[in-house]
Amino acid sequence: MPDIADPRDRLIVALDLPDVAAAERLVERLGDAATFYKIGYRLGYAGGLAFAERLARQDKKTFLDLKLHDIGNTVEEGVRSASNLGATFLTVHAYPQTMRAAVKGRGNGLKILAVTVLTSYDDADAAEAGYALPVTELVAQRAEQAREIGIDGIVCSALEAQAVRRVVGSDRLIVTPGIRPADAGLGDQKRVMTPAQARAAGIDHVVVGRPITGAEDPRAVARTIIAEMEGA
Ligand SMILES: O=c1ccn([C@@H]2O[C@H](COP(=O)(O)O)[C@@H](O)[C@H]2O)c(=O)[nH]1
Repeated sequence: MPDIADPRDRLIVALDLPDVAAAERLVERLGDAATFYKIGYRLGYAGGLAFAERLARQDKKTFLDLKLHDIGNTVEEGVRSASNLGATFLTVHAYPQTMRAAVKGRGNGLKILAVTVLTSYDDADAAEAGYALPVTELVAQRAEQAREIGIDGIVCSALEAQAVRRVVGSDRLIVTPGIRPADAGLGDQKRVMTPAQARAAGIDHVVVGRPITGAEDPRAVARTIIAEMEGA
């Protein structure tokens, strides 16, 4: 497992906010409590990529959660472009052709994470989408393929972290959304764990959005999540 010297780096705050002004306000309120930010579709399509570049220049770590999936050439060139944005992580969906293309296109130290099965999916959702395997098996199969292809890390639920670690070994990252403090609502997440449970299961980073973005005191929530993981 890669060494993470600063415990704050374990928490990735999902900036799922409507515009850059709102994201700037949250980053300001979090101050030094947070070091790592994720930009996904909502903010990304509202000026968030330029904002991510700015954050990177301010020594914040950034995670572009673009979940790329397209024909190989498009993914490869898209990853090549994204490699110039100063980000630490970029996601692609864990389809072998897509992952191979992403590995070809990555540069400038950008790490590619493969999204195995979305944490809002349970077995019934996977079956509805046409998959014959239960989620745990699908995650393990995709993690194995990601390892063989040379992907840098796996996105899965913390519920699968121990099984994924057995598949990918110690030098690949495990990054887990679907994290909820014990008193937080699940929203649309179905495969969830608390920060302490996730850390005990051997994850490298947790991704937390609404429990922080919707909090009256986001800084206090971020600090509590980090402390909870430290104590696990
Ligand atoms: O499997 C996945 C992959 C990505 N996500 C993203 O993480 C955050 C989670 O936000 P919460 O508000 O804490 O639920 C969000 O940006 C998702 O797009 C995920 O949840 N599951």
